[in-house]
Amino acid sequence: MEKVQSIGFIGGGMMAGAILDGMVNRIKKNPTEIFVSERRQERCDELHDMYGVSASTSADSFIGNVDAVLLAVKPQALDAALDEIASKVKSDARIISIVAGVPLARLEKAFPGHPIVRVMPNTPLSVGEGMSAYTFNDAAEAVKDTTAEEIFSSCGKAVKVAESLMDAVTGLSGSGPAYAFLMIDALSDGGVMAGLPRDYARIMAAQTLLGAAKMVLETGKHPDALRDAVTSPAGTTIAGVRVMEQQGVRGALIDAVMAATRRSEELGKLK
Ligand SMILES: NC(=O)C1=CN([C@@H]2O[C@H](COP(=O)(O)OP(=O)(O)OC[C@H]3O[C@@H](n4cnc5c(N)ncnc54)[C@H](O)[C@@H]3O)[C@@H](O)[C@H]2O)C=CC1
Ligand SMILES: O=C(O)[C@@H]1CCC=N1
Repeated sequence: MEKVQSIGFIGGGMMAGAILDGMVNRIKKNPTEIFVSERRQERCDELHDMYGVSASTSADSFIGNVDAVLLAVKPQALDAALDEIASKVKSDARIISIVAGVPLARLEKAFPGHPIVRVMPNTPLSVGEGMSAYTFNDAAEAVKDTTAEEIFSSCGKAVKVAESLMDAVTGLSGSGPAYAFLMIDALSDGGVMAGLPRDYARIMAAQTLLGAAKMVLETGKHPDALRDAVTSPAGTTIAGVRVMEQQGVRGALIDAVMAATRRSEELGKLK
């Protein structure tokens, strides 16, 4: 199968903007081959100005011609979007969906016979540090489609997983940036309470999480081993860790991932 040249986005919101940034600024894809359908005219103008792509409030001008379609509307808006475009796509168009919770089977009903890739990215994509997981339907497997891998690895890490794991991916890395932002904010508050100016506290909290995450990825060591190295006998760290354990922070994080995973499952069943 030939490499994808032109691609049409359905939905030009926050995630689409982050993906466009990777495509245009990192993979250096020619913006004249990228088309966006976005309901809000002001956002169309913004995307055009920022990335040089063609953006309009309807997909009619491009949907029948593009080699790939990337679905980037909210789950609740998916049916209306599919009604508008499904019957008009090219017969061999590849479909990529980032819509949370929506299974391949549901997309296959709308696009029978098409190669379809379901992806769960996350917002750090916008700074080149995304975590995306993707899964193929049989038709995408048969053509060994590399479009999604190419797009999403251009703005972070991308791994292929079984579809049965996509809700768990959503609960962990899809929603995960929100957990990290909450932690950064709470740690900043702790720093302020301890006397640090707010702007320093925020940088210290964010850089500390960034550095710790980098150590896990670069050393390959278990987080517990890295934690031991910070934790001096009768020192400061064990005093802080004890409070975190007493307050159930570990259990709360596990439960947060599980709650988001269940919600992803629910979203997939809405229709
Ligand atoms: N925000 C996040 O962290 C993540 C979101 N996702 C998924 O990405 C998708 C997009 O999310 P966001 O970008 O955050 O949402 P968003 O609300 O920023 O963007 C969706 C855009 O689609 C437009 N739209 C709605 N119906 C349309 C239609 N029929 N034709 C053209 N445009 C239409 C809206 O005007 C809006 O700008 C969602 O399905 C979400 O589940 C996936 C991973 C992470
Ligand atoms: O909150 C949501 O539904 C989306 C999916 C993953 C992250 N944000």
